[in-house]
Amino acid sequence: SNKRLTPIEKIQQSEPYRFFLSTVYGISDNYNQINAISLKEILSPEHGQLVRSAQFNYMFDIEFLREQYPPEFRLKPLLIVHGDSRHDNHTIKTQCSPYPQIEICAARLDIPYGTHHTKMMFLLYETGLRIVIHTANLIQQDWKQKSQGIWISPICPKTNDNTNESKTNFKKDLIEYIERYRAKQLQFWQKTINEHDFSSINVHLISSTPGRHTGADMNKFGHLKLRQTLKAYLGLENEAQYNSAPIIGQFSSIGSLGPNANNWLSKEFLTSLKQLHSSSLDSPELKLIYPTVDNVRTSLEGYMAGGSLPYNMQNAMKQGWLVNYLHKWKADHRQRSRASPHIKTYLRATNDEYKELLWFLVTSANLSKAAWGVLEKNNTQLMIRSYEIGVLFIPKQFSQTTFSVSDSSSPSFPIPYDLPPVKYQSSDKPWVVDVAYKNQPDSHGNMWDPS
Ligand SMILES: O=C(O)c1ccc(Nc2c(-c3ccccc3O)nc3cnccn23)cc1C(=O)O
Repeated sequence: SNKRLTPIEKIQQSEPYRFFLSTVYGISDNYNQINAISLKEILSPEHGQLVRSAQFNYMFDIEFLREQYPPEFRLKPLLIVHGDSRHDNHTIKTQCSPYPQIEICAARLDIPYGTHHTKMMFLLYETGLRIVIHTANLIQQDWKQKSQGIWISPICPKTNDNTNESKTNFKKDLIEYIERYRAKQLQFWQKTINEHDFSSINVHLISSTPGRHTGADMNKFGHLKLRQTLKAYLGLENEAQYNSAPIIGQFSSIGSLGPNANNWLSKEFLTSLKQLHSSSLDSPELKLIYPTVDNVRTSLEGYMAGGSLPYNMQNAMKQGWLVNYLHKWKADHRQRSRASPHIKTYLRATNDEYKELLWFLVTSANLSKAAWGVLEKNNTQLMIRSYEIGVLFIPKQFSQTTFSVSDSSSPSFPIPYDLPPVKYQSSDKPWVVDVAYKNQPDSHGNMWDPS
């Protein structure tokens, strides 16, 4: 149908998953309706009377951000939470100085090379509190022609019984995440979260905070939180049938993963992704989705899309072995094969048919040790450099045994890309940001010469 949906209709129709892709400028409007939403629609006055908000992110264009709020909400208190990294944030104070209602909180980054990657909104309405967890920077180019992932919570009503927890422990996990900033400006939000009823939340929180997490803290963050959550909540009948079920990782940057897969990727990290209730010895296939040079060249943005895919040559040249795991970005069923991915997702299918999923995660975390953590000191501590946050969908929390992907009876899960994934051809190369591409013009007729 050609009916344009209002923001409220989009959220109603997205139930029970509430998982969206950002709208894309330049594709047919029909593909910007169902399970697709813009920043302006997220901030629409339709959702209620905004009291105040907080925006956690990495990159900010404050003028752009203010324009996305309805005029009547631009004077409301706004807390900006950013990393104190040099990257693009030395201008935060300057950008915010004209607006006394904007407060700034610099997240402490005590471990070198860490970044404040977390992308999250707290929207406090007169009717309650909404949490949005997503993958887009607060700059115009991140919301125009890319594939971004967004989870929008219900508006959680105020309560004076602060035990209103969700069946996924979301409230406790979110408060524990916020506490790790040890920032005065976040105390109001810790208190506010506590005063709201989170019982309608059906996703698990998977976050990372910088630190060397040991003892009881080891399973609170990073890939060990994912491992523990999958072990505790997957609870499938006769799990053995899933031991070789394929796993997909999809991301927009890649860190230094070591001289071969056995260091971190297919040992430590894959062990967490493959976790079922009972541990299996099998090593399921891990398929990785990351754009090829041609994906970038032919994208709606052309080579410019590659500026947001900062996989550098220094790392790429050390891990040629990774190419065997790589698959192209392809999203024809969402008309987003040319909307360069900035979303990051991880999933496990039930088998090679990819008709059903065992779980699905959307997160800010790229494929890197900095984001997910690396075990140290004889596996007694998990060292994480960055702040990350994402939400994990587990079928049991939706009264299902698996998520159906194809349009079948139960509400099918809105996957962002085409399954099964398509392997790189021998002529395909992963996009590397600091290399020149001068022999083929992009969709705008331009070349890429970073020097
Ligand atoms: O999400 C993502 O894929 C992402 C990845 C990296 C990132 N930051 C960043 C960048 C960088 C960012 C943007 C354009 C060019 C760049 O070089 N370079 C470094 C170097 N060391 C640590 C972090 N770095 C930010 C984001 C993000 O969009 O939040």
